[in-house]
Amino acid sequence: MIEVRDLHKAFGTVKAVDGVSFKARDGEITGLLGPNGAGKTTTLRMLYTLMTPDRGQVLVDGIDAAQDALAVRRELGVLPDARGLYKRLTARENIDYFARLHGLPEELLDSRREALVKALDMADIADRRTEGFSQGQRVKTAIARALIHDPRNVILDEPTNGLDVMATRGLRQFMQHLKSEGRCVLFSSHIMQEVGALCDRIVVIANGRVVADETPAALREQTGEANLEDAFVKIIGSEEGLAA
Ligand SMILES: Nc1ncnc2c1ncn2[C@@H]1O[C@H](COP(=O)(O)OP(=O)(O)OP(=O)(O)O)[C@@H](O)[C@H]1O
Repeated sequence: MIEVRDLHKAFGTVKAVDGVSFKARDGEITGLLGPNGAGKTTTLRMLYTLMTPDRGQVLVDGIDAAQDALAVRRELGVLPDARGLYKRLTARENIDYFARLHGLPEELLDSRREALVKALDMADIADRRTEGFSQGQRVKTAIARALIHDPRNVILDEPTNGLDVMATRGLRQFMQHLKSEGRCVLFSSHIMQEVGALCDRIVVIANGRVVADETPAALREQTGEANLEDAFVKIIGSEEGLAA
């Protein structure tokens, strides 16, 4: 479970995150939805301890990120906005390198890695150097790498960005699989259709603030709009920066 309490982060005069609070629960997919520049990436970066908040608290499985960032990182699997693979290493070697950084026992490595290679349908690319990988191949490798230490909480920053229809479908199924294993899955997106189809709960962010935190059905009901896209536009007050 991930809990965020009253997070703030400013860059000069830009209030990127301006009092964000929400919970992402185990066994659920929570979507952070907002237009371009809403503060999604900045919020996620504070969650996975890459950035220190000006104010506010991040709790992962009850551990305070400000008190014990290392313990929080152990509980998290993160697909960051910059996917950053080692291009001279193969996909398998990239995964193994992270496993060793996490101190995963060698006897567990093979079975854990191969389970991810299978679940992400990446057997055909696993022994290729990642240099020259397509966007979808890069995302798969980065996700496998992020999950090798079997974290209970998974954070994905715009995971389907740049993926084609088939790769997007595969990734959505994989996220459902993570949920069925009881994990807490939190991802950001500005694609309404995606969030509506996948999420148990939607946290809508605009101008660094949470403007809605509901189930998709409740959002439709609250706004009186049958269509989720219309509901979002009503909540945010503008269509700018949202993709259908
Ligand atoms: N390192 C930084 N320095 C200065 N401004 C920043 C920095 N990071 C983010 N910002 C600003 O903070 C605001 C929120 O940005 P953020 O990247 O969190 O938005 P986002 O919701 O992830 O947007 P997108 O969907 O476009 O990725 C924006 O106005 C952005 O320009």
